Amino acid sequence: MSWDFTGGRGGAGGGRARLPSYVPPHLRNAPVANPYNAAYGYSPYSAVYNAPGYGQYGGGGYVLGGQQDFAPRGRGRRGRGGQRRNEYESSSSSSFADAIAEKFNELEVLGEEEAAGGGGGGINFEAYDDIPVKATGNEVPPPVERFDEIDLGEGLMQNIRRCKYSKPTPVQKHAIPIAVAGRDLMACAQTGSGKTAAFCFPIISTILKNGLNSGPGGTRTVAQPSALILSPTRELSCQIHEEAKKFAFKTGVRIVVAYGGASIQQQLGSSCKWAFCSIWLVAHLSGDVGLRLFNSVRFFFYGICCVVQLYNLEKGVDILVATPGRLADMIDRGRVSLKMIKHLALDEADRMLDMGFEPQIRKIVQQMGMPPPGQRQTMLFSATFPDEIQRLASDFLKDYIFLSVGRVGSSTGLISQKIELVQDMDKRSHIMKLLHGQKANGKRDLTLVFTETKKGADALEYYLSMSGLPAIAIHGDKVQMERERALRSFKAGVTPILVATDVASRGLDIPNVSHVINFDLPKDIDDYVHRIGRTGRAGKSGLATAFFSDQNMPLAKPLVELMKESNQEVPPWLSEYAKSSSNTYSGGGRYRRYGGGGGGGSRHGGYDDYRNDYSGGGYGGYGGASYGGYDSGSYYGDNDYGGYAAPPAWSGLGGGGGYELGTEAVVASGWDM
Ligand SMILES: Nc1ncnc2c1ncn2[C@@H]1O[C@H](COP(=O)(O)OP(=O)(O)OP(=O)(O)O)[C@@H](O)[C@H]1O
Repeated sequence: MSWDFTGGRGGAGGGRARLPSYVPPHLRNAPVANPYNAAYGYSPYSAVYNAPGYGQYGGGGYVLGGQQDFAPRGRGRRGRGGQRRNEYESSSSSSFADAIAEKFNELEVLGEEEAAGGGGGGINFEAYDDIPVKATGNEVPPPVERFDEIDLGEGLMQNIRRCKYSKPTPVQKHAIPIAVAGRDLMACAQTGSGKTAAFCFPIISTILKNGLNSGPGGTRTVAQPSALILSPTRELSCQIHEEAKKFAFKTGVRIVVAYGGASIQQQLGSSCKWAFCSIWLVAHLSGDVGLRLFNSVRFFFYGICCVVQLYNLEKGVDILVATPGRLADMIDRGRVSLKMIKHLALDEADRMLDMGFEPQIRKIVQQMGMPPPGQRQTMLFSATFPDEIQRLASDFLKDYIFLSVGRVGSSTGLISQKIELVQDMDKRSHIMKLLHGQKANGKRDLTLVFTETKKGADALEYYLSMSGLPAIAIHGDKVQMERERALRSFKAGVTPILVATDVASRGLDIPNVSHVINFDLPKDIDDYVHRIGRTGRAGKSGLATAFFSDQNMPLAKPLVELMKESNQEVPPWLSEYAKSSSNTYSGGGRYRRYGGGGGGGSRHGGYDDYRNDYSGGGYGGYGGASYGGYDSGSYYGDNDYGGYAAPPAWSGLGGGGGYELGTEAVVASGWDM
């Protein structure tokens, strides 16, 4: 069975105009310091790369025009790492760029036409056909094969057609009937497999059936949404908001987004107004006409934004999409009440419930007036769901169904994973080879590069930009406007390389990201799964390259397991590392706090309903439906779900810390790096 996207497949990249040379703002007046700056453009790349001057990037000692020394200092890690590199890397290094270029030629990349939905052909969803699906819980509603098998309402159905969703994805086939039946749900499905629609459709459909919250002329000083969708980042909240608006187009369902950056009171209230007023006054008094004009314009737009936000909230809201920090702030300030909530959805639920966000989520869900489980529907979605987080999440659910689509976080075969042994000091020269290698094939793909730290992201952006590669960075230290600008520029292909921290690792759905490079590997294998999931989305293929260095040893074993399960070729050196480091991985950085979850090995045998591990302790008679592949039609009725003993009280959670109420959830665990 193939899932047709109505979009056609034109020639890859064909017919697009060339991008103009890009010089990032901070470099615009800088002297041209190397040959790459002079000639940014797609076609000259290979020529530049092969030019004799390239040698200066080798060996990690890049010196730019005598002004800036990029050579890593004081690493002192050479001995062991160097030996390994010689042992394992020499054979692969020379052919590395070629291999990448070759891989890129194999990738199916959308051209403009197909992105716009024209032409014949379609995106290949067959890759999902044999994905194992498992649903456990009491009386699991059966899956559907088509959207019109469920009564979603005509308005929504029209919008589904408008979005050119011809068939539900596996997670949608199973999750939508469950959610429409009003059941609580914990769903784990691969990155890029359509989870957003899986929770949006049932919410919109039920709201349409039960009547809108916001009738014409209805005004409130306190917004009382009937559905709340929480996500960890501003970008993801905005994306969900945009998607949900498409699904609710012309249905009358009102959807509002609230995310951090500044508190609503700051935006609407006196403090900020006074700040702007004083700037305005100073500008006027100083007699600077330019500054006066600039501030007047800013003041005007600021005022408009305030009015729009106030109007949006007070006009009535059916669905509120929010980041937790901002939402808590709005509730505290009496702008929003949760007492009418009928549906609660947590996207990236495992992230939302790990130690970074959990206290805040718990406060919102349990202490701020929201109806308790049983009186509201709760849906948790993610591509990864460690046992310990499942256990924690079960507090928010009642008689829920656990749905697991696919064995691991990434879709088998869609994302081609390459792991290269690269020591820290060589990473820059390697990434240059990679990027030049992929440019040489002439495709206009977007590349997302992950670094561990914000400083690292800035430094790499600078290095790449100075080397003539159009890069822009996004991380938690950037103000919202900069973050939005970076994303826009990346999506539009103006800056086809985005250097990011984990702030961009989850949920973001950016078409045409063909390559994800883990310049620094994350500490947690789940983060790796989410990061590489920015490519290979919605049935398209993608490439994920990771630089593995000595300090990533603890990740070797889970990485090997993940790769094996995804039918990826595991480099022999990595298998050896995995053997020698088999006892070092205890479930990744963040989750270690929760007791390790039984070690890395078990976590990537696919996420299973943690309730099934309760062989004793009063948890009996709990069965489930198991599907050998979503298309197999082998649906088994569910057994009785009885005698489930509540898990032991969760004691491993501390304060988490690092919050900044009213701005954004700033997380101590490295999320907003
Ligand atoms: N039934 C469908 N038919 C065609 N395209 C779809 C369908 N469902 C979703 N999509 C598209 O697939 C892409 C990925 O969807 P979405 O962002 O919801 O994935 P996700 O599972 O939430 O990913 P992640 O785990 O990274 O958050 C989106 O561009 C979306 O428009």
